[in-house]
Amino acid sequence: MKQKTERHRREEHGFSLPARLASFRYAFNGLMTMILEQRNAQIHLVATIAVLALGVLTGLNSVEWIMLMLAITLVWIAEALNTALEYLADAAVPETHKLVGKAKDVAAAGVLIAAAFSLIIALWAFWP
Ligand SMILES: Nc1ncnc2c1ncn2[C@@H]1O[C@H](COP(=O)(O)OP(=O)(O)OP(=O)(O)O)[C@@H](O)[C@H]1O
Repeated sequence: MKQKTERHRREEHGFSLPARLASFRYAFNGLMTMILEQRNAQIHLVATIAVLALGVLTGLNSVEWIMLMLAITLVWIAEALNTALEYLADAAVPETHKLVGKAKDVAAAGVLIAAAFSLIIALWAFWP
């Protein structure tokens, strides 16, 4: 019992490699959930692969690669937060609620902003 208490204390207050590895696994599970369940994430995945392939084929320079990677990362972060908010909202308020609708729309706006930025960066990077 004492040992269990000590383990919990370490996991809460100190560094624990198994706990850190478990956190990575949870995050990876979240990524897989998003890709398997969200149509928008599937579109992002296809777009990401297409853009990376085009980047390799056209031979982008370092600055173009960095900007492109930044844009891709922003879209994935925005989509992950949007998806998390949708799951939480649906769990907390299963029925229709005006504020839930607003919250989902604002979260979706975050994805839209990131996607618009990505489009601008892609046009800039791939423009002949
Ligand atoms: N519980 C709710 N109450 C009020 N309005 C809602 C609710 N759920 C969704 N809506 C409205 O419907 C819109 C679409 O919601 P939904 O959860 O289907 O998001 P989506 O991004 O279109 O779906 P998906 O992520 O599955 O493609 C929301 O942006 C919001 O305006």
